[in-house]
Amino acid sequence: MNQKVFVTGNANKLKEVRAILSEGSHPIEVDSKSLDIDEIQGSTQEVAKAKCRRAAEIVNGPCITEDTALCFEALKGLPGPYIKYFLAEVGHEGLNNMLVGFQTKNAWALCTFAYCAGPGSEPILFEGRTDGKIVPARGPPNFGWDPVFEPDGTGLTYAEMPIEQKNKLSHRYKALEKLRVFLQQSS
Ligand SMILES: O=c1nc[nH]c2c1ncn2[C@H]1C[C@H](O)[C@@H](COP(=O)(O)OP(=O)(O)OP(=O)(O)O)O1
Ligand SMILES: [Mg+2]
Repeated sequence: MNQKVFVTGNANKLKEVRAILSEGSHPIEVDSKSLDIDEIQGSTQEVAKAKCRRAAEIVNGPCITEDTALCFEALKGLPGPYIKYFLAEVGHEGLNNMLVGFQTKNAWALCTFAYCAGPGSEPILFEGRTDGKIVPARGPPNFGWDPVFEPDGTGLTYAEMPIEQKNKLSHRYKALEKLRVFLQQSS
């Protein structure tokens, strides 16, 4: 069995990561460390790499981190990696209001896992993207912006879906499938 340290301060992320990686014929177990690591400004890739480098220094060993961005087409990909702060300040309704006056409500959820072999190593990235649109909140407000993101072709927001359904089409699932292949090849 493959054991890895996933560094995150977000319990919901950890729950989904564990559920997704435990599926299939080669389950992967993750240890977790709850650290809130400073996040820089930049592209999603720059933000993801910097966070993972810092996490590897703090844990002084190999580690995995994850960054989630929510990108609005009308805003050329913003809020992107800064969604956490937008969500905290303006809430679900505010995210919808940011798109008033724009025709397109299209958006994509982008998940970037980073793996760093240890302090000083260059992180490797694994990205997953799910396209959809921003809608007025529907479903239980249990996890971040889940109620306002409706993936294409489902008619349901992430929040309205059974977790098994989200975990088969989500940005996180798609990125984890790539990370899974990498971890299996390198173990
Ligand atoms: O599937 C998701 N469905 C809905 N909301 C989500 C999802 N995944 C992340 N989120 C939220 C959490 C945070 O408000 C922001 C990402 O910020 P992000 O820095 O990546 O997460 P975080 O600071 O909570 O945890 P971490 O310690 O791993 O950085 O989007
Ligand atoms: Mg964070």
